[in-house]
Amino acid sequence: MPSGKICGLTVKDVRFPTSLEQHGSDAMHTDPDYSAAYVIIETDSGMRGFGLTFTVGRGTEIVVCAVEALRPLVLGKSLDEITADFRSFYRLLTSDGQMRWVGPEKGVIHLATAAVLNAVWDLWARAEGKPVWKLLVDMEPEKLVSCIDFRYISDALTEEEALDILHKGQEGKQQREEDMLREGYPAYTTSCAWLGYTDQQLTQLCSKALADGWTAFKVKVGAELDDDIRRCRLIRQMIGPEKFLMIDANQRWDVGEAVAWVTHLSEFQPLWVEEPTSPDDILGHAHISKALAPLGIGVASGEQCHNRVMFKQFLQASALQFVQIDSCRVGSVNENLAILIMASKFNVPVCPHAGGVGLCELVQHLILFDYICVSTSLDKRMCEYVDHLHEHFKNPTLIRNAHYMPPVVPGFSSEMVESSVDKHTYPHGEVWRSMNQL
Ligand SMILES: C[C@H](O)[C@@H](O)[C@@H](O)[C@H](O)C(=O)O
Ligand SMILES: [Mg+2]
Repeated sequence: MPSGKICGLTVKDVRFPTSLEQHGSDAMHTDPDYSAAYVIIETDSGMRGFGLTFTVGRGTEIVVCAVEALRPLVLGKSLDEITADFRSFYRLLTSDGQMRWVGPEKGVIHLATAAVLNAVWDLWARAEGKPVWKLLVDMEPEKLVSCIDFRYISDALTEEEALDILHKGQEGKQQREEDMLREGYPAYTTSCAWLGYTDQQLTQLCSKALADGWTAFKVKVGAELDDDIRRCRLIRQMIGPEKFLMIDANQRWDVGEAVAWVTHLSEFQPLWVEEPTSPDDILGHAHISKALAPLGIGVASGEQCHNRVMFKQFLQASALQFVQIDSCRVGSVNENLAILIMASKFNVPVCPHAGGVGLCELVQHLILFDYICVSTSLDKRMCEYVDHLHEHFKNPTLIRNAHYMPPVVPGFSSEMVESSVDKHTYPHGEVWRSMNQL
């Protein structure tokens, strides 16, 4: 079907009161209401694309404003025009002469870019009748590279190098695609050990997760050392010495404090410590990485890493050992392609971030593509999974034996259930109206 011109873009402020039960809580976000700026684009030929960016509670209204500000750049464009030269469209959104001052390519405006571009990728995949991961897998390396803006990264990754990596990734891809369709992509769970959960909840959720076949578990840390020791001990005792345990401090510490704190927790043998300090402190992460290497603990980061430029520097500085891409923080598939290919060049495994609403749905497409066409390896690789709010998506993730099973429905798995959106729209949706009356 001809896709037509984009003639409408609506954005909704959708919030879920997850803080009531402490789902998603960590050392810095103690009361997160998982939320999304949810974008629907429409074409004059009657097609629709759905995109979102993840955010938390009150911040959502600012992201919604930023999406509105991008609307004039999108209206009137046709999908064919955009995809014929996606790099230029990406630049149009990120380099607008009056808008870039509020970024560039960082913070709220970049979250808005992510939401809009995610909707465009959803539209493209629907027009092609494929899920996004398959659209990418079937795409020629030249076409993939034409979606990437190499400005600011060509000193670390040239277009030719990217092409070369992608060409190498074509070899054996058929087999890897079959492997994924059969086995799925390995996942780990964060849902057992949010910071606000009691020890009793931890125990219950962990034993259920073990029974369901999970083999890797992330624990929130960073508020009180004694609590961390007790909680890590509890989980390590339950999962035994072989399974993976990861710890996540959500930026709570200074650099020196991070090294000291994690040293205290090293007896529990975490595979990585995530976001030990400010997400902007590349050299700080490099220092922590170096200090923790002898303990066999890696550093992971990325969920609040602004853009490909910062990922470049993290990689150049050997500042992290696990790259955590996020489907909604940077400029959608376009910028994540750049990050995946850079990670491959620097030989650092990608273990995506997915702790939020919709993040699992979207990022599974990217990591499937990474395995099939870029990294070609599962070594030290797994994708985060959180077991919250999937019921609000038309095509929720499918987990089988702790693996993400590849989505089959065309698009980015980003479309939400209409009644869920209505109920959770802030502040007039039923859920919020009834809470405000309490
Ligand atoms: C506020 C959120 O739940 C975060 O705690 C979450 O994204 C987390 O950092 C994660 O790694 O999943
Ligand atoms: Mg995290």
